[in-house]
Amino acid sequence: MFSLKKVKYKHILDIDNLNIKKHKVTCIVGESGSGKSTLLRLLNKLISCDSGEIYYENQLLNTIDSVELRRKVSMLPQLPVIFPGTVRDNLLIGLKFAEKLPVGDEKLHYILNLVHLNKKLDEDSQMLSGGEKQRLALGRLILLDPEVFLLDEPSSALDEETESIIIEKLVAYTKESNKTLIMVTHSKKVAHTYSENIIEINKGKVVNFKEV
Ligand SMILES: Nc1ncnc2c1ncn2[C@@H]1O[C@H](COP(=O)(O)OP(=O)(O)OP(=O)(O)O)[C@@H](O)[C@H]1O
Repeated sequence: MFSLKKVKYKHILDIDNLNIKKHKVTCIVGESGSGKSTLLRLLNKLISCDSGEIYYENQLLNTIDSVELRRKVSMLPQLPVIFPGTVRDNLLIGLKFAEKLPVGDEKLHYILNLVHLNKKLDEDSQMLSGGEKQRLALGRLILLDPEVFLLDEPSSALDEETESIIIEKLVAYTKESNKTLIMVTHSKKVAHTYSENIIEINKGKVVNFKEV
């Protein structure tokens, strides 16, 4: 699905060869500052590599329109954005930006359940906790229905129990709906329990690629 060849980005990333598989759950692990978020940003074309090649489905990323790519490959940043308004507004705004039709409350309740967020659709989103805002932003992303999810520490603000529930639901959802999940995580437990492939990055280099 993604294939990287001799990719360099500033002094931050230097990846000789890396393949990320379609329809799999891949976790990216490594110390703080090792370049994990930078790798996700490259895959989402938020930044471009200085040299080397990145392919998505055998097509050079440089030749794919950024908006088109992000319809297929959507990223949840480490600090998700929450807009003023209700929980419903925040779920629907992604569809609006993507020029897709809005969905009804039934679908929105399904999404809230999927991200394990027990809140009313009319609730003010600014009153949510950090972990709840993170899940709301994840719900907004799921509604966009991309082929690939790039998640940067989606469970960093959650307690271990909630983290397990959400990641488990998310993995089940991606499997049922034939999606690809690429997730940065600090949690060794999450990586070993849920991923099929683990990419370990150290000082900008891939030091380990493990099929679990
Ligand atoms: N645009 C940039 N210009 C210069 N340095 C940058 C830029 N973006 C990131 N860095 C640096 O590159 C390194 C890798 O950053 P990155 O955010 O990818 O790490 P990370 O592995 O995701 O870390 P964490 O686990 O703490 O989120 C860090 O030292 C960071 O300060």
